[in-house]
Amino acid sequence: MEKKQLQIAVGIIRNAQQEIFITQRAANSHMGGFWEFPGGKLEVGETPVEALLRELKEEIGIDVINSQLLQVVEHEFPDRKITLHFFLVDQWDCQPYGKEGQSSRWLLQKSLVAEEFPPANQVIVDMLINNVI
Ligand SMILES: Nc1nc2c([nH]c(=O)n2[C@@H]2O[C@H](COP(=O)(O)OP(=O)(O)OP(=O)(O)O)[C@@H](O)[C@H]2O)c(=O)[nH]1
Ligand SMILES: [Mg+2]
Repeated sequence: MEKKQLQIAVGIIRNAQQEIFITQRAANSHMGGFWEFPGGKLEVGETPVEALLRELKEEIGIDVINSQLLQVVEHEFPDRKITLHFFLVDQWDCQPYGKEGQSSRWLLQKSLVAEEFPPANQVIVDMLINNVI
């Protein structure tokens, strides 16, 4: 059977104190229990930035005002191939919260722990920890 191919848009939401808002994936989902940057799959006909705006409204209740694409990463799992579009979000309206009941926290970017994120996030998390972005 052909592998599922998924396009994903996620937001690295960073405030003026260099803290990042992260959420925990539901136990029963793919990569359940890992921490993530909020976001999700592109719908048919959607661009990555359109999906980012929709997903961040749905999952954490914010309206993105400013974002920039940082990196596009491909990752292959045994059952799926994903392309992740990582956006830095540095301006938004409303306070982010776990709108779908997911745990969430603000964490200094240098205090992120790469192993707590899915494998496709390793490079970008390392860059955040090392202040490259
Ligand atoms: N949101 C998000 N997904 C990630 C990250 N890293 C990573 O490998 N993924 C993977 O990307 C895929 C898409 O994620 P998702 O479950 O958030 O998609 P979604 O919000 O559209 O969910 P849904 O299918 O419940 O509607 C999953 O296979 C997930 O494991 C990340 O930092 N954030
Ligand atoms: Mg999601």
